[in-house]
Amino acid sequence: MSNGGPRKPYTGGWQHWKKHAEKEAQLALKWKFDESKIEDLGKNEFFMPGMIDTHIHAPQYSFIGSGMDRPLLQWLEHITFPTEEKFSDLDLASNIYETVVRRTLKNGTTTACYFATIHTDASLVLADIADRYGQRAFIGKVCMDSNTAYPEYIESTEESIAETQRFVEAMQNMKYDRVKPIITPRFAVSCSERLLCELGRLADSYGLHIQSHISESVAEIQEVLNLFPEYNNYTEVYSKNKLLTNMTVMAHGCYLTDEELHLFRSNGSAISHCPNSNISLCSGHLDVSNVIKQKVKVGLGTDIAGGYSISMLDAIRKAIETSKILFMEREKRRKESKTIHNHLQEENGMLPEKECNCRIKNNGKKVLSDQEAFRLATLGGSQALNIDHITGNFEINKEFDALLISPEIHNSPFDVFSQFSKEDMVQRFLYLGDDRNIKAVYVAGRRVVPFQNNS
Ligand SMILES: O=c1[nH]c(=O)c2nc[nH]c2[nH]1
Ligand SMILES: [Zn+2]
Repeated sequence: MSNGGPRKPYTGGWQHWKKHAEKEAQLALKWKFDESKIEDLGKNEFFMPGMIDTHIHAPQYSFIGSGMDRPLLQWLEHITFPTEEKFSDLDLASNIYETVVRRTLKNGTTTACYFATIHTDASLVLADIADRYGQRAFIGKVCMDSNTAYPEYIESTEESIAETQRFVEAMQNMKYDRVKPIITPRFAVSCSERLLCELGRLADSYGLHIQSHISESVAEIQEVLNLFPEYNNYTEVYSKNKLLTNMTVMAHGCYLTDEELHLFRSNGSAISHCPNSNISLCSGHLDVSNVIKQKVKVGLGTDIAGGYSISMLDAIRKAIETSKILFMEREKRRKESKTIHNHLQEENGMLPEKECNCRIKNNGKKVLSDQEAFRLATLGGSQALNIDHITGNFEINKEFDALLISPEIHNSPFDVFSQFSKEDMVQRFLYLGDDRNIKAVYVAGRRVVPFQNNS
């Protein structure tokens, strides 16, 4: 693997060196690479698959870490829509989009699934920047033909359809290798039935990916049920309009019923779990263990700027913490119900607890493990975006999307002790590491961080 820098001296003994050199020569012959391009990893350094952010709003990076004191619908009305409206200005868009692509790459996001804004040309600018920096990306020109909360930020139905088509065709003409368009109805609250239906048709006829939001907050669900009374639930609003396919990723899904999850599974659609955003906007919690149990595809998302951290390491940590909170709540309810049951049993001679159905069971659900959270941020994300035949891990024949992690880099945010195993090293990076430990980032074998101009 070449880093472009000088090869470091091999520090083992002569016999070791000889064996090492022979092995390298064999590998170079077998895989047809130039031996002079090999670089040895430093002490305790390792490669991990690149991380996949399955849900991020690029324009919202401009107000990241602010306005976290409002619930979703108010936050959209007062902060998000007025900010996104300004992205008709291509200079502003270009500036913010370049910053967000650089920042995500530096933090190890090799693939990002972006929402842009309703502005076609600015969305094309984002695509161009992602391509220029070598990030693998899906770019969504946002569609919304209904916005009573902030009427200045809206398109007509016809405009939204025509502009989406223009966006898709312009992207296809660019023939980017790894940057693709994605059909993006913002959410059912901001789309008419006709728009949803036409977007479903467009996705179908062009064979495109689809992204949106679903069941994020209670107030949002109520609004959707009011707007679409003829549908049985939120999921049906998308599925009956051909927007729930095996190329669909829906953000959040905190309140999806098992019946709705079943529809996700049978359609091969995915959920982007965005725990930071769910907590920051007080939206709710996704029971990710249940989603996995129901065999629905799931990846992780930062959901900038509902979520305040650009780092997928934060998404990993928050996913584990959310799962622990849900576990503790279930345990608490189980213990409370047990106490109530025992009390009632004493008073009324009820059935023994084991034979009674009134106990809230833990359903055998466990806390999300570190390994599983790591998988969600990498392979899970690639499955959610239906690109797991291309990326997500280091299987042969996939493209090399990778992070070179250096636990002992100068200024590392954590310490390494001599007794650490390789697994300890990975775990410390997941819990304590940050972009300082990400020494290099590769997408499809090309080194994209450090940036070309060394900045
Ligand atoms: O977290 C969210 N961010 C958004 O921008 C948005 N729009 C609709 N629903 C949304 N949820
Ligand atoms: Zn979102």
